[in-house]
Parts: sequence; structure tokens; C-alpha cells
Amino acid sequence: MLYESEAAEREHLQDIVKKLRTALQAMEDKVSDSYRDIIEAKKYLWVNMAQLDPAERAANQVDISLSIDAGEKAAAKRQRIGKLVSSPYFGRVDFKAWDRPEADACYIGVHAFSEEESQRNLIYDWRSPIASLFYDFQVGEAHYEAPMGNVKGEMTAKRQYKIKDGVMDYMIESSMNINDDVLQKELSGSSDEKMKNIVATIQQEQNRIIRNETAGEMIIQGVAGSGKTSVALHRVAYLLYRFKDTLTSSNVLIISPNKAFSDYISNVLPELGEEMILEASMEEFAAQELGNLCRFQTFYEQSAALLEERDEAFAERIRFKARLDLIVELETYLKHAETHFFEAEDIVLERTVIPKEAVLDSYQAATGMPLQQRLAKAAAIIGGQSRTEDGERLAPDAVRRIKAAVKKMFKIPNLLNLYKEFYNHIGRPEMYKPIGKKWIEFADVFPLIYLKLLVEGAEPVQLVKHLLVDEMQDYTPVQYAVLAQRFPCKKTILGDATQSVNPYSSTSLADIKAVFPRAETMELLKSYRSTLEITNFALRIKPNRRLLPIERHGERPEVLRYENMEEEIGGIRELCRQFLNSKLHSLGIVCKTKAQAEQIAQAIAVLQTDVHLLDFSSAAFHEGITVTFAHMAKGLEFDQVIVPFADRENYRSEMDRSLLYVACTRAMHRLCLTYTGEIAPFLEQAGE
Ligand SMILES: Nc1ncnc2c1ncn2[C@@H]1O[C@H](COP(=O)(O)OP(=O)(O)OP(=O)(O)O)[C@@H](O)[C@H]1O
Repeated sequence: MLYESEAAEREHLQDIVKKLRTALQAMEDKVSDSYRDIIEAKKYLWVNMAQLDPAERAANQVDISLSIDAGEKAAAKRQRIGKLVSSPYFGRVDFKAWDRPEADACYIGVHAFSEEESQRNLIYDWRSPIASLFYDFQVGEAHYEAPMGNVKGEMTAKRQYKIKDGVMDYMIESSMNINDDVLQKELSGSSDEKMKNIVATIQQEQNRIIRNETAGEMIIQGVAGSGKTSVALHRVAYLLYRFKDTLTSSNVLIISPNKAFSDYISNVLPELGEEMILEASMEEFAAQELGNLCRFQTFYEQSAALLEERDEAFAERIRFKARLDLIVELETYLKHAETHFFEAEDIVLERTVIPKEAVLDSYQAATGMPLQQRLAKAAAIIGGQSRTEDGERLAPDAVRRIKAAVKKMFKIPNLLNLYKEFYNHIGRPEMYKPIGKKWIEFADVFPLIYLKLLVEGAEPVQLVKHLLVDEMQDYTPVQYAVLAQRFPCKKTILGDATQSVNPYSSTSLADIKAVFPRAETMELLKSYRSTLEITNFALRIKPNRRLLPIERHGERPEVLRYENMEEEIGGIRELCRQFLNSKLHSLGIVCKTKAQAEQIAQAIAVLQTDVHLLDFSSAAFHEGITVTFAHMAKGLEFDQVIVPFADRENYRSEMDRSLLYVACTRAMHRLCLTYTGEIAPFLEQAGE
């Protein structure tokens, strides 16, 4: 049996670190060499410019390009090896394939590393086929999918390591799945400014999602803290590795809730050796789609307006536009519009008249294409068929005039008017209420874009080959229909129905699946972020019987009552002081609204420390004390969370319940809620 003592493992580690350092030095030399070559080649070109003939100059340019290429490759490799020097690997599996005489030991790390001369693999990339054994099996019979087919055999040993700065912190012989001890240690650590990679402790159910290569659309429905975002990013890294010839990081687009969130997740892919991917918020995407058609309210402004006042008509407009049926209604309306709003007329050119019947025939012959193209096609047919008095083809100017005339025959050419007319047509004119001239509510943004795409015809965005959509519960079916049209590529869509920040426009899994009928759905039910005490507390706010909390213990959440607001603010300041004297790194004060967050930020400014107010204009997420509001805090996490103003007045509606749930589930280790007067009804039993 293969068994090496810890001492032998330490020796092995030293050996690997030595080899890595040598390789690192070699890469550094290579980088310097190629830069020197570039400088010399440029110098040569400069000095001998006059004497060189064009062929020699071209050859010199090729040399320079080759050196640049070699330099960039060496620099990338140097970066990867540099990362391995500090932590070369985190796992090992000893696997004996049935057709091999003995087991091979495979060390698994964030990147692969092989010996230069022998090309022997010393470290396997966590995404390599054999590394899947580490995530999927315990000691015993095991198998993995290799390029040449399924490899069956026996895993004779499995180990986990924590290596920091090239030194082994601990090593665990694990006969179980990814050992709970290691996971516990990882989860009890402090939160960071940036999301961390989880390669060393990916769980089996997460691995299934990460390594799924077949799904055209994958929907990940996961409870709060189940690792959805982490898993989706690891999935991207896996797909980039697996399909490196056809997929690069510039082909991946992530639609994320805001800039601070993008900044928060921005380290994961670079840590995994991949470049950062493109990202955009829904609003940025919408602005691009609408061009200068009109301005619009943002999603946050919509949610904030809902929180500020109870406007049933406003809520109803949002609800109406979040229905799945709206997609078909818009399509049906446009078909109606094409027939009824097109009024054929005679086209009179100098000495030729094209009768309206001929115009109508051409328009009818061009059915089945988007309206704009249909009008152009009808005009082209007319132009092609018409002749001058002399039997000649029409001059280009006449063709242009026909085109303009046919376009005018569609009586509502303005898209915004055409959209408004939709509500008259369905007998619900009250459902369209612009904020101002050419200024629409957020609920109208995607129905309008969808109509625009139907009218103009959607050109798919070719560059994007994989689309990642986070916080899926906040997007309506029409939003998905727009995404489906513009990005007919593979997709990973993730979210949690219980974390909707706007109950009037939240979308159920069933509705998303109706837009993507072939999507594979995977569920993540285990929650990793918070201690058992915090998870149980949050579950009493929003029960979910299927959620499986991780067995990690900490302090019971505190619910602190104060006599008045002044005392409450004083209490929050005191909690901040306690945090500053603790070992925790991040404290999130998560309010319900932005106005409350501003109030708290001002009130605790007296503390001798930086207080970061995080709102939609923030570009980054910082350690220390952050004051924010639930909508903004989605997807983020803090070592400690304080939820101020947890009283009956502030948290009373279903929307408030969701926001309170989002706020509480941001806490990893410690949670405190403060209030004056009567406690919020959702919290009455939460603390028991
Ligand atoms: N397998 C794992 N090993 C270690 N940590 C994990 C693992 N899975 C998840 N985590 C940790 O759990 C926390 C939550 O992960 P993540 O933010 O990806 O979850 P989420 O489902 O997107 O959360 P939410 O929807 O609540 O924002 C993170 O700190 C992440 O590092």
C-alpha cells in the first residue's frame, strides 16, 4: 500500500518547491531574454533602416513579433508558476487503473506543472480529467472520464494539504469525501475584499455543475450561501480549460447586479489562471440596446420607489410586465400591427405610378421577416419589378424614394409610440405610464427592447459564446427573452427565488424554464456561508425546509432593543467599536434603504476609522466597516452583519421580509439586529 509519512510528504513538498523555483527562474530568464531580443531587434531596425530592403525589414518585424509572443507566453507561465511556489498543490489521489500494475500518485493544484526534461506531470490542474477523482470519490473503486474513454480503477489513497508560502500547514489523510475538517477550516476563515476560489474544497454536488459540458443552458437554483456564484465562476474556468481552442475569456460575458459586485468577484478567474471576463449590468446592457430611444429608471430606483410609498398602481404595472404571457402578447401585437398599421398607397414617381395594390402585394410577399426588413424587402420587390415609361429599370434615386414611401406607410414608425399603442390595443392603457418625455419606468425597459428586436430583427452578439447571469430571480421572463435573442450561446443562469428584492417582478424557476425549455436545472441546497446559528435565525424569517445548513457553530445572533433612536445609534457605534477590537475583518451594516444607510454612515462617522458607504456608484468593495442596504448587498458577504432599525414599522411587507432575509444571510460569523419600539413581525420567533 502506498503510504508516506508526513515527513516524506514534507520532503516531497521541498523537492517540488525547489523544482518550481528553478522553473520560475528559467521563466524569468526567458522573459528577460525575449525583452532583450525585442530591444535589440528594434535597435537594429532603427540603426540600419536606410540599408535594409523591404524584405529584410519585414523579416525583422516578424522577429520582433515572435519575441513579443514568446515573452508574453513566458510571462504568463511565470505568473502561474509564481502562484504555485507559494501553494503548489492542495490534494493528492493515488489511483490504480485496472490495466496498470501499480497506483500513480497525482498531486492536484490550481495549475499544472511538469518537469521540463521528462515532461512528467508533477502537479495536475484541478480541471484535468484525473483530478475529478479528488472531488467525486472516496478511497475505493473509482473512475474518471479521460479523452480516450472512461478509466476505471481503484483509488488507494486521498490526501489534502494546506500549504502556505511553500510550507505545509497541515495535511489530512481523508477516506471520506472532501474532508469536512478542511472545509470547516476554510469556512471559519475571515471574509476577504474579493471572493476566494474554492478549488481545494469543491463539493461533489458543486463539481457536477462545474464539470457539466453538455448543457446548452444551465440553471443553478441554490439557497443563500450555497456557492452559486463561486460555482458559476469555477464552471467558466473549467469550460475555458476544457474548450481552450474555441472559448477564450473574451467570449464570456457576465451580467452582474452592480459594479461593486463585479469588483468583488473579479479575482476568482485570475486566481485560477484565467483572464478577467467581460461584465455588464442589466442597465448597461439595456442602455446599449435602447441607444438614444429614451432614458429609463433603473432597477434599483424601481425597488426604492416601491419601498418609499405604497402605490398599488405602480406595483400592478410591474407585476403585469413580469408575466410570462407578455412575451406572446407582444409577438401577437406586432403581427396585428403589421397587418393593421400598414396602409398601402399609390407611389407616384415622375412619370410612373405604382398602384397601392402592387405595393400591398409586395408587402405581403415579404412576410415572415422582422418588420423593418419586411418594409425594406417590399420596397426592393417594388423597385425590382417597376420599369420607367421606356421600359428601363428605375434609377437609384427612384428606388430610394420608393423605400422611403413604403416605410412611411407603416403608420406608427416611432418605437416608443408603437410600444405605447400596445397597451391601448390590449385594452390596458393604464399599464403604460412614462415618467416623463422619452423617459420610461424600468418595467417598460425590456418589453420595449423586446418589441424593438421584433421590429428590427435581432443580430446575435457573436463575440459572446458563454453568458453568465447572476441573481436570476430578479429578472423577468421578457428580460430572458431578450437575452435569449441577443445571446443564443450557452448560458449559466443562477439565483435564488427566496432572495428577490422586488417581489412584484421576481421570476420563478418555472417561468425561466419556460423561456429556456431545454435548460438543465441543478439545485444547491447546502448553505456554506453562515454558522448554523445564523442560518437557523434567517430560516425563521423565510422558512425553507429543503435548505441544509452546514454544521459550523458560532455565536447566537443578537437582537438588541433600545429605548429610542439615539440610543440605538449609540448601540450601533458600540457594536462597531467591538468589531474594531475583534479579529474579524469585515463588518456590513445592512439597512433596508439607501437613505437609512446614509443616515447610519453619518452617525458612525465619529468613529476613528474609515467607513465605506456602498451604493450603486461604488466601484469597489472594501474590508473594514461598510454601510449599505439590502438591495446593494446581494451576493456580498461580511464576517459580521448589523441590521439596524429592525422594527415593525420598517419591516412589515413581504418585500421587507425578503430584504431582511438577504441582509441576515450576508453574515458569515456574527449577526446583530437593533431596533426601537416593537420588533418586526418576522423576527418575533427568529431569536428563539
Ligand atoms: N465548496 C466550498 N468550499 C469552501 N467555501 C465554499 C464552498 N462553497 C461555497 N463556499 C463559500 O460560501 C460562501 C458563499 O458562496 P457564494 O457567494 O458563491 O454563494 P451564493 O450561493 O452565490 O450566495 P448568495 O446567493 O447568498 O449571495 C463563500 O464564502 C464561498 O467561498
